[in-house]
Amino acid sequence: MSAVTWTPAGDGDYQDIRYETSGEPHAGIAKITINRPEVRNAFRPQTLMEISNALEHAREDTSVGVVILTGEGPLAFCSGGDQRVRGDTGYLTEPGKPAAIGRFHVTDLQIQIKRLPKPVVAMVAGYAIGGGHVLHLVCDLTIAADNARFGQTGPKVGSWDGGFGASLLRDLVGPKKAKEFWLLCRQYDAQQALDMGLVNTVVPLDRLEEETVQWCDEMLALSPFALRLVKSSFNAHEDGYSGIQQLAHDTNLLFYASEEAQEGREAYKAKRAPDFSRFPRRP
Ligand SMILES: CC(C)(COP(=O)(O)OP(=O)(O)OC[C@H]1O[C@@H](n2cnc3c(N)ncnc32)[C@H](O)[C@@H]1OP(=O)(O)O)[C@@H](O)C(=O)NCCC(=O)NCCSC(=O)c1cc(O)c2ccccc2c1O
Repeated sequence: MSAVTWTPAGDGDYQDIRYETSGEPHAGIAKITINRPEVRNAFRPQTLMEISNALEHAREDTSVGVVILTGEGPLAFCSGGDQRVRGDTGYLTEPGKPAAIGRFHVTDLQIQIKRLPKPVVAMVAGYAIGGGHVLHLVCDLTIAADNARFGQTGPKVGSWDGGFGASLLRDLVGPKKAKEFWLLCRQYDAQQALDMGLVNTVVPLDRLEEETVQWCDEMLALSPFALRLVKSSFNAHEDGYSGIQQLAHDTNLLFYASEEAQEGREAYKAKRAPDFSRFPRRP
């Protein structure tokens, strides 16, 4: 496969991430890299706000069809919340400030990844641990390097993610195994992760990006709207009413392009009664 050229994109002044888009012949991919290798790519609120901003760019950019989420370097995808800025009320944007009020910025980000109408691929080298493990869970696909290690640490550090960290993990590996993750806080290697259905494939570390880009290229050759509906179809099951809402509104997008929907709009604007008589009552 020919090499990929990555060009900085988005707002450009990110501190904690890199946001890049791919050039020809692999155009159509946006790559978000958590760039805090000194703490195994742990995220602080700033990191999550920047990922969110980059995802919004990827969403609005019609030349982008697929997003890769990854971590800088071979040692970690992400080690979860930066414990140095964890306060008594959540994670802090201004940790030095005595009255700082924390929150969980990751809650909205997890939902944003699931809602993004383009596939998001986790490209995992090294550790995907704690909240970093949940980040790969919410991605649509996971391509793992052979040095990848997966696990939850919550009960070790006085935390847990009972949201997607429990439900999506249970869906992927089954309830007993998911509880094992959380109750024992063990780590699992890439082959174990593949065997339990946690990742899509495992490749040698030096082929990780090449393989991930190949998967992205395959998706980029497919119908973008069909991919969007595939993603929202899974959300409809997983996310309850909000998942159904997403799938339903995606079908509205299609319906708006029809003459039947346009007749309703045009009649309203012309202040006349709509005439739907020429449209079939489908059996
Ligand atoms: C990831 C590791 C297994 C890697 O081990 P390794 O031996 O390779 O490296 P070191 O341990 O020496 O780490 C190098 C360096 O990085 C620092 N570091 C690593 N991870 C973090 C971190 N998460 N926060 C801060 N700093 C980190 C480490 O201290 C070293 O620094 P030096 O200065 O000593 O060089 C191992 O590092 C590890 O186990 N890390 C901790 C993993 C962890 O427990 N993460 C937090 C889990 S809780 C969480 O993520 C979480 C986040 C949320 O936003 C939530 C929201 C809502 C509900 C729940 C949430 C939640 O649980």
